[in-house]
Amino acid sequence: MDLFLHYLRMPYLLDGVGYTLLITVLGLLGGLAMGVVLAAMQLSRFRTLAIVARAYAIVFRGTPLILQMVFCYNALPLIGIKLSAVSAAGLALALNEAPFIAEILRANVLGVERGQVSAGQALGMTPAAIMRRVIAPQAIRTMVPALGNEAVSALKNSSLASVVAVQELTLRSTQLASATFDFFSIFFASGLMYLVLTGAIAVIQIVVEMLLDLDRPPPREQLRRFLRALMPGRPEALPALAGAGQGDVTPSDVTPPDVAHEIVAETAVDPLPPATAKAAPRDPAARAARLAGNNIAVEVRGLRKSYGAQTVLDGIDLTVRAGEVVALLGPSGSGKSTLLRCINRLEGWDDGTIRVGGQSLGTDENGHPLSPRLTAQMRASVGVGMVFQQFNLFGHLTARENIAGPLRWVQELSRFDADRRARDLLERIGLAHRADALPRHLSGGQQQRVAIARAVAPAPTVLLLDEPTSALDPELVGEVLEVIRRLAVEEGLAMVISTHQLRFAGDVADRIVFLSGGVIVEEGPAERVLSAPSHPLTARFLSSMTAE
Ligand SMILES: Nc1ncnc2c1ncn2[C@@H]1O[C@H](COP(=O)(O)OP(=O)(O)OP(=O)(O)O)[C@@H](O)[C@H]1O
Repeated sequence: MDLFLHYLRMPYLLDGVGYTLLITVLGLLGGLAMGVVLAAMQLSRFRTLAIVARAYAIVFRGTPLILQMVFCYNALPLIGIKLSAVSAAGLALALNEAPFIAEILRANVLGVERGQVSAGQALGMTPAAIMRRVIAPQAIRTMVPALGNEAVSALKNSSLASVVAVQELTLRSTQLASATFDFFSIFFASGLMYLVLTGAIAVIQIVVEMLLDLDRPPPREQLRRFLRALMPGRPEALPALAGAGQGDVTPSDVTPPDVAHEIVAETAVDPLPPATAKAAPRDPAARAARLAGNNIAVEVRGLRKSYGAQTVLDGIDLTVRAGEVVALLGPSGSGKSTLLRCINRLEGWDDGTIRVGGQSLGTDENGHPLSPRLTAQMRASVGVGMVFQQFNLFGHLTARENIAGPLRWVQELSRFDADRRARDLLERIGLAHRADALPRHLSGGQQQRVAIARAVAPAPTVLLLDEPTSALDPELVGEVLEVIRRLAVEEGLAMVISTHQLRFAGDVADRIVFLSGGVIVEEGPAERVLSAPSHPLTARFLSSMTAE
């Protein structure tokens, strides 16, 4: 025992720990830097870059680290690069770690819901802003456990540096054991040193995970969870809810906090505040005459789009004037969503033109395609907003930040002004008390109300809504439709809304456009199309919808 304690304190071995740590840190930092570059190359639009990155991964994942260390130390001098043993080992470890870290980064970037990327694009965010504000913050949270594993593996792999005579812990332990023949005490001591180092990595990982936890509880609760995480075998006591950061959650003895949040959110009654002014009774004829004099907000001419051999839109012509509400009706697969995505340039198309606010989104005046960054800026300056079927709120941001964030990043409002606008909108949609709730703690109806508020926050002139209620339980549909009416219809936005809500369409739409098989088979004033459709396909669709 005395010998074991003696070796634990021995400066010769402790110096070895220093070298082990140095090589590990060099390998991890270098691997992280190269991994970011490799992941970016693999995710890039340029195929050649992706192929180069893939080839790198094949070579460096497919050959033993020990050979790479020997190569860096012995072969690089032949081309004039002479490195010390520590630098050569650090470089080899970095080269070896890079493709593994790149895969972790890539997988976690791709793991962020694509819908959130579409929402960011629709809000006018550039690809860099989407990466920085939406993808990276979520990907970093999910990649911490895998990076922790990688750090432990790099630490253990650093022992291979002994092959180029780096005086790290394993080499010094074997040297000492060969000299003293006290194998047991020495290897036991060095094994314990490795355990302390890997334990430190595990502790760092737990702390980082806790710091990045979006549902971060108060400090005392955090300490409880931290201690519990260190003792994985212990039966879990349910953590207390008090002060968990969600004031309107009822504490429960039996329900874990996350689940409790969701249950409460789903069952919470959040009535909309009373409407400020009663909408004037509609006079369709007078309104149609007034709208006819307005500028054209959206103009689609001869739009054709295919996915492979399937033609999805086949010669669409559509004009929407400022302030006009157009409802797109049609059976599933008729091309409604694709049309809306094309109008907002979230999709390209094969033939035809689309102008929004007189501008062709995504192309310059000569018809040449613009970069994604310039397209995003154009989208923001034209003023076109979009609401999606699946809400697509940014999962790591609160309801308030979902609205205020894009106002700061795209419209460049000050934090104060953006927050004020967000709070005002949340008030109007009856969710002021849920301003600090994350999307996953809101019901579907509440999420969609926030998504609508986010889309109208920058005061767009055109709003596109892609089946905004079809992912909702029936009892939540009414409140969302009411929010659309108050925030968009009564504000006089030009709107194209794809919906299956016939009564709502009849209520708010000036015109109904019926699509089938990628073709507009009928369009006309809402009242006329709904009460006396002229095309048999429209009639059949309407009667099937009414029967439901
Ligand atoms: N990314 C894609 N790749 C291949 N095919 C697609 C893609 N997106 C849509 N489609 C196809 O295009 C057709 C039109 O789809 P779209 O979503 O526009 O219809 P929709 O009228 O909005 O339907 P729904 O009411 O069910 O949402 C469908 O047949 C669909 O399978």
